[in-house]
Parts: sequence; C-alpha cells; structure tokens
Amino acid sequence: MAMQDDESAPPAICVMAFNANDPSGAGGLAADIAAVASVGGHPVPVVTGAYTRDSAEIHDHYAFDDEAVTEQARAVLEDMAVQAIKVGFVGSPENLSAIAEIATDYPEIPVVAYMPNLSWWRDDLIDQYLDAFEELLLPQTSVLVGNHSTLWRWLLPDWGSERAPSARDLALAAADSGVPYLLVTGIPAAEQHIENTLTSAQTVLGSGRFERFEATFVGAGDTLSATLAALIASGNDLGQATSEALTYLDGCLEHGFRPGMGHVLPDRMFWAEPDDDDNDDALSPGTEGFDIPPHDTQH
Ligand SMILES: Nc1ncnc2c1ncn2[C@@H]1O[C@H](COP(=O)(O)OP(=O)(O)OP(=O)(O)O)[C@@H](O)[C@H]1O
Ligand SMILES: Cc1ncc(CO)c(N)n1
Repeated sequence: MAMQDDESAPPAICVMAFNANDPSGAGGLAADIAAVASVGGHPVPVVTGAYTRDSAEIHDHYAFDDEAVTEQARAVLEDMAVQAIKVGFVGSPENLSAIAEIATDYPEIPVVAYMPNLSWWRDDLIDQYLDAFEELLLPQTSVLVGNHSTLWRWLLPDWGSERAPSARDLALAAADSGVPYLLVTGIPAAEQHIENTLTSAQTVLGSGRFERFEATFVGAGDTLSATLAALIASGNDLGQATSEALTYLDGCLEHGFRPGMGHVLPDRMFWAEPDDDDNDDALSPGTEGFDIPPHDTQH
C-alpha cells in the first residue's frame, strides 16, 4: 500500500533512547534500536557517549557534552510525539542533569531508567554518577530496571540483614526518591532459575521465572529496558508490557550468538529468521561466483 502523500502516512510509536554507543553491538544504542524496532516502535536514538569495549569487557567510556545531548533530544521532541523515553548509561552527572531537565519539560512521557553494573568504571566516577542519578533522574523515573545485586549495592548499601533484600525492599528505597515501580532482574531462584519481579513499594505486581542458560550474556538489561519502554509506548499496561518484554528477551537469549571471543549476545532479530525449510532460494541462481573483492584490491 503506497502512501499518497505526507498527510496520509500513519504516525508511529516513537521511543527515545538515551544511551552510549557500544561498538561490539552487545548493548548500548544498537541494542535499543533493534529491541524497539522488533516490537514495532520507531527508535529515536540520542547518543550520549561511546564505550570502548569488546564482547568480553568494557575498557573505557567517553561522554558527550551535555549540550550535544540536549540539542539532539530537543530537536526531535519538537518534531515528533515521543511516547516513551528509555535512559541507559549516559556517562556523566551533566548528562543526567540535562536528561532530567528534558523529562521535566515533558511530564506526560513515561521514563524507563536502566541501571547497569558500573563496576568496570572508576570508583569516584561511579559514586558521582549514582548520586546524580538518585537526586536528578529518579524523581522523573516511572520504572527503574536493574539487576538485583546492582540495585542492592546502590539503593541499600547498608543492608545489615542475613537475608538478601527482596524486590519490594528495593522498591521501598527507590520510592524515597519518587520512583513508583521497579523491575528487578536476575534474582537467584531455586533449581537454576532466575526471577524477575515487577513491584511497587506497596505490592508485588508480578514475577517471571526463567531457566538459567549456561551462557554468560551481555546486553540483556539494555534489551529488556528498551523493549519495556516500547511496549509501554504502544499503550500496554505496565504488567502486560513487562511480561511481553521478558518473553521477548527470553527468545533473544535462547537464540543467543557469540560473534567474538567474549560473552554471548541476545539475538534481538530471532523472530525474523526464516525457517530452515524455506531457505532454498535465499540466493537466486546466477549470483554464485560474484565474490566481494578485498578492500586492498589494486585497481
Ligand atoms: N544466563 C541466563 N539465563 C537466563 N536468563 C538470563 C541469563 N542472564 C540474563 N538473563 C535474563 O536477563 C535478565 C537481565 O539480566 P541481568 O539481571 O544479568 O541484568 P544486567 O546485569 O543488567 O544485564 P547485562 O549486563 O547482561 O546487560 C535476567 O533477569 C534474565 O531474565
Ligand atoms: C550501579 C553500580 N555498579 C557498580 C557498583 C560498584 O561496583 C555500584 N556500587 N553500583
């Protein structure tokens, strides 16, 4: 069905992602773009910096100037109706402040904030980043997503009890900064299972239990939080969006692949792969023998 003119083209579900570029394609903006698009959204990527990393480890990160972040985001926000914002790792307190200011100017747009494990970073930079996140961005956050032990270290550093804090204990701490909902991932469960719990400070809204795969993945958290933002943007309620996002992530991990020498990446495009059976004419006859020349061919 061709579009007759600009006006007849349908609008889109626009999801803005603030994140760093990850050149390994494991996480960062590449993950956000593929995840948002996979569930039918239009990704609106705002680059906040760049990792230097591979599929095994993060070496370093360069943050963009907050002005560059603000100007990217504001240009698009003035043009398109953005239905949800995802905030990944944005690299500096200045960038967090810029994003919090933008979120304040668009109070009707839900914000999904993701806190990755930052232990690859310098301790003083971690502390400054976490403090700014808590003070500036949490008050603007609709759902905070993070791994159980990552959120524990951040939100309940002085937890004294023998037992680990529950997802609700973490939500109680986050509620002090104005966060209404938490999605706590990677909660160790019996018999090699992993639990993910969606909760407010008052009540646990839902829990999903998944078998633990043998592999160590990278990029799961970015994939999950971007998918969640997109599913919220398309009008699902939070419980429905969470359960669909977890099912999508599980499919991505089940089809995980290892492009390098490090960890396994989620296959965010697993749903688009053809069945083995109808693969026969993937290449039309006559294309054999047309090899791409190496780039150092002498002309
Ligand atoms: N080995 C695994 N087997 C099954 N599911 C997994 C595994 N690793 C991660 N997941 C899924 O991904 C979710 C998020 O992973 P995790 O809690 O490790 O987050 P993270 O440390 O923020 O993510 P990452 O560093 O991979 O981007 C888990 O709750 C679980 O549903
Ligand atoms: C989010 C986060 N990552 C890492 C650490 C420390 O390694 C911390 N305290 N918080």
